[in-house]
Amino acid sequence: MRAATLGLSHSPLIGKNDPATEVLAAVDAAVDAARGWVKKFDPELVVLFAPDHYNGFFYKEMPPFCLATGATAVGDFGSASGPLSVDNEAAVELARGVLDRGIDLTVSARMVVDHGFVQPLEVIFGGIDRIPVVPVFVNGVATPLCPISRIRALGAAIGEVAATMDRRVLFVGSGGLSHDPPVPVLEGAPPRVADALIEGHPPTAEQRAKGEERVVAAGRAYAAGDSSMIPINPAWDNEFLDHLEKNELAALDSWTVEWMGAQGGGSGHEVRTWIAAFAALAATGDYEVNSRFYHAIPEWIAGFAVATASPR
Ligand SMILES: O=C(O)/C=C/c1cccc(O)c1O
Ligand SMILES: [Fe+2]
Repeated sequence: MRAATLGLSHSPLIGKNDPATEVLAAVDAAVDAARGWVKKFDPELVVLFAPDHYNGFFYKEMPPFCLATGATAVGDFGSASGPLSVDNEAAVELARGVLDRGIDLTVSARMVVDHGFVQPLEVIFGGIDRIPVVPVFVNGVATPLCPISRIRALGAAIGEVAATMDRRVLFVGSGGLSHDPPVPVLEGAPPRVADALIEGHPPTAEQRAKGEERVVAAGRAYAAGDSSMIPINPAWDNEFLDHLEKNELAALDSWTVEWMGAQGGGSGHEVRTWIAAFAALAATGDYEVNSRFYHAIPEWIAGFAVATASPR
């Protein structure tokens, strides 16, 4: 088995509320380089760690993480909809191996996923049905959240099982670093919102469009400095990337949920997807970071990063 890891931020505002041309060009160059790097690695299987934004997972049952043996995309924010090319056999093998290693994994045979999963598949592979994939949901918004040590343990267990497979496996973490978009919060929510967060009533096309317009407007206000959202925190983001680069994943165990929320905003917990992806690679041996790009992009409501890593 050969392994590699890609960390890639997502934002539903890409193409809808873009930053200045030179920032966009720098992001494009970093993403192009990552795409080329992936092509060269030529993965036979992608294990994709991504969050959900109340499109597939609701408080009726909210696991800290969940592996999909089958998955369909809802098509939010103009992203692709329909079935993902899930490698069912690999998914079952990974799930068994992770459970055997003492991680209380939940499994979904019909996971509903959103732009958090779809965007990296579209950006890197050109679609949601182009590469065998095992989607792994990592809760990054719905508190209470588990300790980081459990995310590391999940990633490590997946890496150990993947190492027994005779395939080139790419681990992908999909998430913004610090960011605080207007994702609803259950605590203190009015009854109608609380009910939607718990039950997950599928929105009408009109309701979805309205919600998405609200996020685009929030991006505009954020970029204009006219927002109460927690600002992007480049110092925290770079500290996080430094830990990944130095293979200091265990140091992240001391990062509490409360502290991370204060430093990185309500959706800063999406860095959990990166931690899982890097822990998976670390479980296969020592690694080195080959490339690292970071830019604070308020237009996209994202501390936006791209990083690639491979065995040393
Ligand atoms: O409202 C949503 O569903 C998500 C919004 C969002 C905005 C910016 C960065 C992200 O990672 C998001 O998920
Ligand atoms: Fe997100």
